[in-house]
Amino acid sequence: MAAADWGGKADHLAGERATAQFDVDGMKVAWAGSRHAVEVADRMACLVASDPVFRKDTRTMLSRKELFKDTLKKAAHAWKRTVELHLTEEEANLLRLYIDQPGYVDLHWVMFVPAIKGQGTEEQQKKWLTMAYKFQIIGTYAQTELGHGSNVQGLETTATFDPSTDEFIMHSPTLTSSKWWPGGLGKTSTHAVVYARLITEGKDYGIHGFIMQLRSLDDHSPLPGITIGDIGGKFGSGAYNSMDNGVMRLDHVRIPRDQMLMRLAQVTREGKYVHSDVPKQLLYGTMVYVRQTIVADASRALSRAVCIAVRYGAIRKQFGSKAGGPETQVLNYKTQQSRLFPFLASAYAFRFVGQWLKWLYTDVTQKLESKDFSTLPEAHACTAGLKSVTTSATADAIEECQKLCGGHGYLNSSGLPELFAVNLPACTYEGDNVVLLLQVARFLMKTVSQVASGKQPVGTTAYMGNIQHLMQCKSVVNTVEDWLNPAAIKEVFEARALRMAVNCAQNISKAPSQEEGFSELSPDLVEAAVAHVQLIIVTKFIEKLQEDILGHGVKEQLQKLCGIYALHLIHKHLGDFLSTGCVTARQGSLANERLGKLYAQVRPNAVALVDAFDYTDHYLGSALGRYDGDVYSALYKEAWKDPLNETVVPDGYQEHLRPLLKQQLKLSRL
Ligand SMILES: CCCCCCCCCC/C=C\CCCCC/C=C/C(=O)SCCNC(=O)CCNC(=O)[C@H](O)C(C)(C)COP(=O)(O)OP(=O)(O)OC[C@H]1O[C@@H](n2cnc3c(N)ncnc32)[C@H](O)[C@@H]1OP(=O)(O)O
Ligand SMILES: Cc1cc2nc3c(=O)[nH]c(=O)nc-3n(C[C@H](O)[C@H](O)[C@H](O)COP(=O)(O)OP(=O)(O)OC[C@H]3O[C@@H](n4cnc5c(N)ncnc54)[C@H](O)[C@@H]3O)c2cc1C
Repeated sequence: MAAADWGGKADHLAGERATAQFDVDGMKVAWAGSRHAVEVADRMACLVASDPVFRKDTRTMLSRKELFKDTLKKAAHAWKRTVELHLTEEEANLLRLYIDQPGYVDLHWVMFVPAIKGQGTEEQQKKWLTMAYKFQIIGTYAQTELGHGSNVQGLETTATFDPSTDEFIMHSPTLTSSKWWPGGLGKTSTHAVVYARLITEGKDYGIHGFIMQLRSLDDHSPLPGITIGDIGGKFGSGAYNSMDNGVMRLDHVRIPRDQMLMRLAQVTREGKYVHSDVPKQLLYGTMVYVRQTIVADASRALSRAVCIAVRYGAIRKQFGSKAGGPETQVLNYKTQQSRLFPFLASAYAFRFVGQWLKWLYTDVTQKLESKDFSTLPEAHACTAGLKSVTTSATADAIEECQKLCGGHGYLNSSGLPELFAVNLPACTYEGDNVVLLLQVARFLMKTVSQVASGKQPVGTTAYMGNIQHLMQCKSVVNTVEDWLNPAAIKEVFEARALRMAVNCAQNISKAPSQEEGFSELSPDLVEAAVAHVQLIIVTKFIEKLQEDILGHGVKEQLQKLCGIYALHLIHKHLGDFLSTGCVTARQGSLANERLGKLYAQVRPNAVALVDAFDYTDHYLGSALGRYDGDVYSALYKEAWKDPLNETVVPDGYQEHLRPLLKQQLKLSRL
């Protein structure tokens, strides 16, 4: 039976949109960053949605092989369209994003190319990037090994210089040194930036990057000495299984000396190791770059989940009044609002902090080019911390959005299981989130000790310079309305972050050694790092509100969302705020009261606030999140696409079901 024949007319969202108290177009601009950004994104999203090659509605039903082939087809078609339409870099990136299928091209553009740009000499860039930009070669980033991921200095692959031939010998000496995880390595990449221990003149100089050709450019077979394959299926149907994450072993593979990436350090013809006068941490530069892009990905993934849950919550009705009145939209339940609206606010908060982080990254890169390395530690701490906090919150929120959609959220056709499975590994890749928070904590401990010795901190730690005030201040909040004051909010977040960091520093100083203290205190340090990162997000949201924001009611809605973001954190982490003496129990309950009022104010605007994300139905990929709200017809239609429904009587009936039924029937007649 076709969905249209089903009888009942589907509900829709027009009534919800009519209650919006702001200009949705204006909000689209605030979200996207500029009118131009809205326009390009719209164009690219429509290009993808209208092209049958980019269909993805049956993706979760494909076998791994079919899915992989489909990914190759989409990537090739995307490249063809990019060339035919002369797309700019910005347009081509958006095209890839809206295709919404992880694949080797992500690694090629997001890691291989940036690694060569950041670590290659001008000559090396000219040679390799020219080919990479034209897709004459496909590259990946091969750092992680079977035995080590987080501990980069523990990698085992060796690159031993042989002066007699002017070559490096690339080798995997142990099973645990097998490269393991790189995306696109398994079946696609022709080249990789491989990280290995550089050994020359008998000395180990630690980890460096090398460009290696992996496969023949004629028939794609692995080059001699290279064993290579896919590492196997991953969590969820569809999802990240479109990516051929790979394993690779190297057996004394020779590469020319000039394939060592030599911007940061060189090996001369004679085998002398020479280090440039730049910090060795620049070797990690590609990770800083990618972590920054992952923050933007997190806000996008979170906003998709929220868009689905809000629209569906406005359509879904459960229970009516006792008098037999109409049923209630589940979005009207206060519990639904208190679970969902903090995610809506977080999506906006992460979006704005992501835009700021992009600016920070550009600023640091320009400074590095003029040999000013002073802001590198802060850039590392900000990218590591924000990547960690935003991806963890996003993965948790997508899972919760599934629950917010009840049973239907568990269906693949809701789009949520795949969204969760694709974004969950962001908590691990590009640095495990806890490991990264410990890096932030290290930076904070250094800053606290510098403040103690009279140095004025700058940038995102400038607040620590206000130590006299922040260590003893009491929040000025006395009424529910006082929690509308951004300065009052900022002060309690600053005081909480500083007091947690100082507590950790004091406790570490009591330990027998700094290292032992850091290790013992690491759970507290992670919490202090989270407090610092949440302060950055709150601060950047408040600063965003000080900009010129056009459109009727747009700023007012963002002020409410900023309030929700900050106050829900106070509610969630009340233990921190109370134990550090930043707020009293009464102020905590006033914050909660304010939060309830903000939820009620956001409710009539909720659907319009997710419309402002400007996602096509194709990109959302959800029967529950459709723009027109025709949820039940869509669910019904999607069900029939399942391969199980290709036949009325299932395969296996004759072999397994019929004999069982017959036998049981026979037994019952005995
Ligand atoms: C539905 C489908 C949707 C599809 C959408 C498609 C859209 C496309 C968008 C795609 C976007 C993204 C795609 C992403 C794909 C991701 C693929 C994944 C790739 C990877 O995972 S690559 C491997 C990444 N690996 C890691 O991150 C390892 C983590 N470990 C480390 O970073 C380090 O080892 C360490 C930092 C944990 C520790 O390093 P170590 O050398 O031991 O150093 P320390 O002693 O701790 O520190 C030394 C000093 O160096 C400083 N430091 C450390 N790191 C950095 C850095 N990155 N930058 C600057 N400085 C750094 C550290 O602070 C110390 O300084 P100090 O001595 O204290 O002054
Ligand atoms: C989908 C996906 C794609 C990937 N793509 C690539 C790629 O393209 N290229 C590439 O090179 N790599 C890639 N990786 C690998 C990824 O970068 C690593 O998995 C990541 O860096 C984490 O390292 P690990 O797996 O060794 O975790 P481990 O370090 O083994 O972590 C295991 C546990 O130990 C904890 N832990 C580890 N060290 C510490 C510490 N010092 N203190 C406290 N706790 C600690 C962690 O918090 C975690 O809970 C990918 C991974 C995934 C999942």
